[in-house]
Amino acid sequence: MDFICAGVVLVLLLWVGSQLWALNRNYRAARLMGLPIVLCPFDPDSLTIPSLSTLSPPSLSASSSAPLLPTAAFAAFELTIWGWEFHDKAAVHERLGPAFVLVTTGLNRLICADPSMADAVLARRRDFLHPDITIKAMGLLGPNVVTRTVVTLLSSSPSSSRAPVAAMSYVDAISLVTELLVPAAFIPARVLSLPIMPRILQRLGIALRCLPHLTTDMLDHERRTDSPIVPDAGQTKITGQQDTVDTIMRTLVRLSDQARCQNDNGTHTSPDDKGSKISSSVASRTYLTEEEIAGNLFIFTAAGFDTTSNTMFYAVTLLAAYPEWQTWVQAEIDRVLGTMPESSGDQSPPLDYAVAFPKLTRCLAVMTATTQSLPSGQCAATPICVPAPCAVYVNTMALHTSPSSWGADALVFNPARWLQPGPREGAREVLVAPPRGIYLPWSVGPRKCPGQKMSQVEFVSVISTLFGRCTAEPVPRRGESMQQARQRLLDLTEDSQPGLTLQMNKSKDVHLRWTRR
Ligand code: HEM
Repeated sequence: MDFICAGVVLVLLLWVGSQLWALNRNYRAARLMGLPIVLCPFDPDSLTIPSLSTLSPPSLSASSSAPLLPTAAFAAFELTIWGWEFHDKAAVHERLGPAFVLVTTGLNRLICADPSMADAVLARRRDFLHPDITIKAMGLLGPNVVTRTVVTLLSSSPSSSRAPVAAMSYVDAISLVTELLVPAAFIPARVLSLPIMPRILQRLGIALRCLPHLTTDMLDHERRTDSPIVPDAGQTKITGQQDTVDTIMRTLVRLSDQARCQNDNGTHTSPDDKGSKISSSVASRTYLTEEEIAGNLFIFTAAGFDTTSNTMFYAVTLLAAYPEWQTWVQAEIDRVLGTMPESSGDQSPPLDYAVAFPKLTRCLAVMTATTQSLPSGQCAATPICVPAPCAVYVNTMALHTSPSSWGADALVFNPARWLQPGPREGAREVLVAPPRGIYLPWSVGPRKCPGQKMSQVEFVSVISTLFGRCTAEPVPRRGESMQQARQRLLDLTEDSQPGLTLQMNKSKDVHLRWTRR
């Protein structure tokens, strides 16, 4: 018995010793950076810690009615909770400065809200790489702009026998995979589909098994027919080609097939050349393989869908909570688009994007103000790895809300701060271009979001249509005044948690009444 106890104590001592040794090594490395240091005596990336992150930061803190941790311990622990940046805004940087290092027993974390440092880090894509976990999750369906490497494909996995394709649509499947990206990337589809799994995971399993075939079927359909595809996400009309709908998929397939023909210089290659070719010819070829098309379709749909729709959801909620901003934006919509017919917008001629979009600057300012205070499109901090032992987090939430950059009212939703008078007298207001590094919802440098303009156009078109025709207000609960209902909406937006994108925890409690104008 004594022998067993001694063994347990020895193992424990060895473990504690190894942790202290790692902490000391990382501390010494952090000292070299000359930045403020916060000590965290555990590894926040270990498996047990992320599960703690399901606790909301306020429930752990000393400020809550039943605090689990004393203030000092919470201050260090808080920095390891997933999504802490959203709740903290710029507070930690007000205390510690624009950049500091969280020293852990695993990987140190450099947390940066320094505009020029953020700009420099994001400009060096080759030096600051995404962590392996991101690459694996993003490369779920094939190599793409994010991974830019060859990854193992779902479609080439022996377990992916033909799944029931009709079980769900491509967009539904992508949407589910994006929502549950971590289990999707790390738990095999056949395990997820087991009857003992929760229903949502079983559905995810089906989505994963369907996706390669849904993608292949779409590409086959694309090559077989010239007729327009059933309207779906990401469609645009090509000017001058009557009734021709061009989608990202159609463009990718067409350009890739054209380039493949030129590359092959007459030699026949089946469009179905699988991943085996990727590594051998990747340097010389100028076309995308089937897997790369599939991977890029996935990443564009996943990166573009939630981000934009989420931003719209937050913006609509904020406009319903702030009637003064709603009136402000409606004045512009009425001026630019005229009062829309009462009956049906389907009868009215389509708006000319090139004419309308540049004039709807207030609508765009609503988007910039939303992405400033609620970074609904992206995580509040972007992790990037630098050579061991350090990861860099660009704290966009803090950059967007820093009083030194934005003034004392940095946290106030104020779309007008984003507009300035035009260059000539009487010219329309133009969007403010903030100094480098302080506003990064779409990132900057070589990692900059390729969908920025598309999401802005989508946003302006949806907001101008909705608020041109209707006015939104919250539905008050029993005994609640309109003012209280508006405040409740604002509280709901603040009760959010970043996942892949920021999500309201109680989004189903947002009840709005839409009245025709
Ligand atoms: C409000 C809407 C959006 C926001 C806030 C947003 C934000 C971002 C950010 C911050 C990044 C850089 C991520 C990183 O460095 O890890 C990014 C990348 C990306 N976004 Fe968006 N995005 C939006 C909409 C879209 C749309 C509509 C599309 C597609 C049509 C899209 C496609 C992509 C792709 C493919 C990447 C990866 C680029 C690369 O790594 O080279 N995004 N986005």
